[in-house]
Amino acid sequence: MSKKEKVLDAILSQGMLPLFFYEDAEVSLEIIRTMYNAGVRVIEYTNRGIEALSNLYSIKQRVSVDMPGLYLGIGTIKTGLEAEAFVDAGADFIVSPIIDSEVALVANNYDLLYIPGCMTPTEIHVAQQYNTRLIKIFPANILGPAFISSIRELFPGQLFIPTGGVELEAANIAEWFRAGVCAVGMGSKLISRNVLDNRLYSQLYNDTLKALELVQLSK
Ligand SMILES: O=C[C@H](O)COP(=O)(O)O
Repeated sequence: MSKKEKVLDAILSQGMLPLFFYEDAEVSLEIIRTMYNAGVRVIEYTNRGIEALSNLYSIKQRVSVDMPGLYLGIGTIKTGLEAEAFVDAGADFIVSPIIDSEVALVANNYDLLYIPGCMTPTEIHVAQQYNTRLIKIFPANILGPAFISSIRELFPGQLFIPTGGVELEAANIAEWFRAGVCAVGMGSKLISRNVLDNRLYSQLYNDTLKALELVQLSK
């Protein structure tokens, strides 16, 4: 199985993709370790600050030693140059808030999973031209689960992961899965600024267990 397939499998079986960025690399590593200890095996670190590239590089070195079986991707990638830099730094997969042909090309060259962001049926159609297996529906809370129910018959077999505003709540997660998604992206509702700034690792551990459980119940 290629790495691309293994990452996709990991996201599908986990049913949720945690995502975050934090300026401090050591805190970022501890956040990742906390989620790993709760059972998470695939995480998206986001390109939301100037430290993102060096952080990803140093975190990846430690993950390779301390956290076997963890896939660490990079999100908020909008250009081919960014994609190249983060793949060089060790990113296992690439996520975008948009669909970009240069990013798709880089992912293809390295045979890595690319998860582009789409908000309209036309964008989904464009993403499919790049053989995209999994599409991020973004911003998910603006579109809502009804968007997925309305368009999924137009794109048979296409996998969707709504991201943006997904709540750590049984009803919200269940509604997304009922609409037909295969996983949900979870950022600030799981890894809040408060958790990051105040190093609330045990809260994050418990919330991660809760998120994993809610997703399994909803699948
Ligand atoms: O692309 C990622 C989203 O901005 C995450 O949104 P969220 O923090 O509401 O989960």
